[in-house]
Amino acid sequence: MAEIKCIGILTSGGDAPGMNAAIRAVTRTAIYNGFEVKGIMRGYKGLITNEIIPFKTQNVSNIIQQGGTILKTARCMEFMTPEGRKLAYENMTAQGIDALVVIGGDGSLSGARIFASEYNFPIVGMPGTIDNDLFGTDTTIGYDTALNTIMEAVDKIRDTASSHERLFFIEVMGREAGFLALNGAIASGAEAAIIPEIATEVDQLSELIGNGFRKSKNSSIVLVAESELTGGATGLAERVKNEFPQYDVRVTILGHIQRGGSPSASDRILASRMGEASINALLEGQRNVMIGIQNDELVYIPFSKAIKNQKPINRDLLNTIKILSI
Ligand SMILES: Nc1ncnc2c1ncn2[C@@H]1O[C@H](COP(=O)(O)OP(=O)(O)OP(=O)(O)O)[C@@H](O)[C@H]1O
Ligand SMILES: O=P(O)(O)OC[C@H]1O[C@](O)(CO)[C@@H](O)[C@@H]1O
Ligand SMILES: [Mg+2]
Repeated sequence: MAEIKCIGILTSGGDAPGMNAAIRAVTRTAIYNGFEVKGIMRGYKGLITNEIIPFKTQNVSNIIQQGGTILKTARCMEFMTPEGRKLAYENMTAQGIDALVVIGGDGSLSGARIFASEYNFPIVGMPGTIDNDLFGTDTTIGYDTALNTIMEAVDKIRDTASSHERLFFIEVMGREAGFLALNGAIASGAEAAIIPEIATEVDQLSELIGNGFRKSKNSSIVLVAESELTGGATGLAERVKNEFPQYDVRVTILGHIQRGGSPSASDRILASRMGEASINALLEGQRNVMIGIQNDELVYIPFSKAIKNQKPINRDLLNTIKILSI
């Protein structure tokens, strides 16, 4: 295997708080170990358009506390084609990059996997997404901060929900995964979470209302994971208006507020540890793995496993919400 001298780093897919802490950790660990570092702008798009800049330790000063990503990010359709990836490979090698660290979600790591196998190129991935939908890691970079943002928003909505004695459906992100809804509901003391993972098994709305979810309360907060499977907050509110008109129902869609903000301590620590681990992985000769964390231990997960397996959700937590909201 050719010796690695220069490492390229990029962020891809939706931004996530903690990506900057990850960029900082990768850059500094690489430089500490004698590598050259190049920052690739706008994810895979920057490989295709050749927006690649040398990175020194100063390039990553004063960013650990910043949300977003200083490298910018993008969803790049051209990289989904063999022609786009060929151009990316040619630019990257012309720039002297001989290994890549990719920070992003399941899509970004799917791209990394294909790229690595097409060109026999060393890539290490880091799970950077608020969705927490990567298998093999207990959490992803950005998830904890997004959960905290959700919790703070729901705390505020609860004030008005209880004053007006209303039923609120609050829609949170997560793509096709219910982690943000489920744990956001526990953290904010919501009465229920409606998640895609069980949407085809039970009618969660009927079950909730049928169980008399309002025995002791005049207002309720239900967190809904965005997904066609749940119907989203708007779909559920429509159903309530038709099927249970006794409730005064309102909808809040939290939206992109969930992706912003200064990363929590937990995300900064996770990103810093994973960033260091990504360079250690390359030094150890690891290729085409995602850095994961399991029971506070850093682990290497082959891309194929991280992407292909659906990360299981802890269904017991639904019962926890039910018990704690009587
Ligand atoms: N099958 C694929 N082949 C090649 N590239 C891909 C593939 N899937 C995704 N990508 C690349 O990764 C980019 C990001 O993917 P995606 O939009 O799914 O976000 P993500 O990485 O899952 O992050 P998040 O879900 O947090 O937004 C895509 O725009 C594309 O450039
Ligand atoms: O910002 P965009 O491109 O609209 O993407 C929104 C999606 O990205 C995420 O925020 C991160 O994957 C999802 O939760 C959401 O569905
Ligand atoms: Mg994704």
